[in-house]
Amino acid sequence: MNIAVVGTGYVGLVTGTCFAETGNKVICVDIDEKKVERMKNGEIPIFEPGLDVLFERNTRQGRLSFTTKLDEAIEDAQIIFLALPTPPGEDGSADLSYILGVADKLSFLIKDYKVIVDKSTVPVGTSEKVHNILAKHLDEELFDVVSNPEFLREGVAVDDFMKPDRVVIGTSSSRARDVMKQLYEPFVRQGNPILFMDERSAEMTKYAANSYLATRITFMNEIANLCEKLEANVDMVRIGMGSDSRIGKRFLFPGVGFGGSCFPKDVQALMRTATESEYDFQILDAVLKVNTEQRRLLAKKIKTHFQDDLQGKTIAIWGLAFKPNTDDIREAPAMYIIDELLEAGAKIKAYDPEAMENVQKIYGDKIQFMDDQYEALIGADALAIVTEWTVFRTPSFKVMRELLKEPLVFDGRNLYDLERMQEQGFHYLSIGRNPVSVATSSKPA
Ligand SMILES: NC(=O)c1ccc[n+]([C@@H]2O[C@H](COP(=O)([O-])OP(=O)(O)OC[C@H]3O[C@@H](n4cnc5c(N)ncnc54)[C@H](O)[C@@H]3O)[C@@H](O)[C@H]2O)c1
Ligand SMILES: O=c1ccn([C@@H]2O[C@H](COP(=O)(O)OP(=O)(O)O[C@H]3O[C@H](CO)[C@@H](O)[C@H](O)[C@H]3O)[C@@H](O)[C@H]2O)c(=O)[nH]1
Repeated sequence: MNIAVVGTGYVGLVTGTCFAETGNKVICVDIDEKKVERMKNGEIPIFEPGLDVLFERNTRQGRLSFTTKLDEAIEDAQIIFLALPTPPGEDGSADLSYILGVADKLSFLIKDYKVIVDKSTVPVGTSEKVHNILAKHLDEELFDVVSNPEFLREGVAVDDFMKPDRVVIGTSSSRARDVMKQLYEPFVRQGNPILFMDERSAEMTKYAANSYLATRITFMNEIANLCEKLEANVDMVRIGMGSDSRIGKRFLFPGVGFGGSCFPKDVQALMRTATESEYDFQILDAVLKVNTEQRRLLAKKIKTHFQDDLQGKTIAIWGLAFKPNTDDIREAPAMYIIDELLEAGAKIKAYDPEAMENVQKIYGDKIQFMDDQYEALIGADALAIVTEWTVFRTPSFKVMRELLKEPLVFDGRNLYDLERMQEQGFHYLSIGRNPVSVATSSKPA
């Protein structure tokens, strides 16, 4: 099939590349000229594991190409995917201006039947809005609008896209349904379903899934906070709970609060939708409040340890991206922690395997960026671990002890075993577990 993908961000580029990989001819279009130029030159503008191999193969074999021209991209396309931003507006509702703006342009460009697919996360009722804009200048026989929300996670986006747990297709048109079924069949060979439903339910499914996952994490963060007070170990509790097949083991990890470009914005947007429908969605209100506090937790622990006096103190930070295996720093907890520490007078030496360039664009020389995780520890008063990159999981504790002024670690991701940290002579504070406290004189050789 011939496909156009409008918007080449984390979703659009992965979507376009994966559709090309299954044999379709894909043209990706973006208004960002520099980005398009880079992609034309074979450069991938984001860090997403596994994307490079597919990108290289499909561009080389002519199934994947890039342009800034919407008319050129859609001319021969049977399907047009909208993978455009839907950022939060001032009141928290999803800003639909990108989607509706492109729909308006399409209404002047479409000449033969096309399926317009909304891949962005959009509030219930958006497909009707898109339909109405298109219908202003187009015969209704010439298009169908489909809601096809995307559930990929950054860092494992290619795998999630190629082997989805399910594909959700919202459409009331049998013609569009057949086109979408044909397109997605290669992706659901392992028996996972394509779920057909109406457009509104498809739009709601996306917000319900993200808001539920954000709630689940928040619930665990509160359990962890209570564990700390009760001297219980949240890791044990998590495994004990997760072994119940009704609960399941995944997505129960407490930490520094959820971040990223989706959960915070989508929970807000669903709340806004609820308010507009005169429904008071109380759980989500609590989720956002708890998450705001949880994001501060590590900074609060650090401040408490130093009796609120961080003047002249240097804190090393391991991990800046909102999660491992991405360079994305949108709503990353590390930014909130760094802001609070800077405000309290601390100096920051930061290291992240992929996200430093993006963070530097925001902070400039307000913080120091180090080439190596150990370099960040030289002369630091403490280490704070914010993102659970694999490379931080089995460090040399000996080198860490030697480089830090004191063997003091604040771990927002519970990477290390408590007994191990005790043996290694660290003062170690993590999430939902007892603090490990060791007199510095008992440091192992
Ligand atoms: N990032 C994720 O993990 C993820 C997963 C599922 C769903 N979503 C949803 O998908 C949508 C896109 O998210 P993203 O993270 O890929 O966004 P992004 O910001 O990474 O990318 C959006 C792209 O659209 C381009 N763009 C903006 N206006 C345009 C226009 N008029 N014409 C062509 N291109 C234009 C931008 O230049 C940018 O490259 C959002 O609704 C998001 O909520 C995101
Ligand atoms: O047990 C967990 C799992 C995740 N997180 C945090 O939750 C946030 C989101 O993580 P994750 O869901 O892995 O990343 P995203 O790429 O934001 O993916 C979410 O948001 C996407 C955009 O809508 C959806 O497509 C995905 O299905 C949904 O998982 C991050 O800050 C994680 O650190 C935790 O704190 N504990």
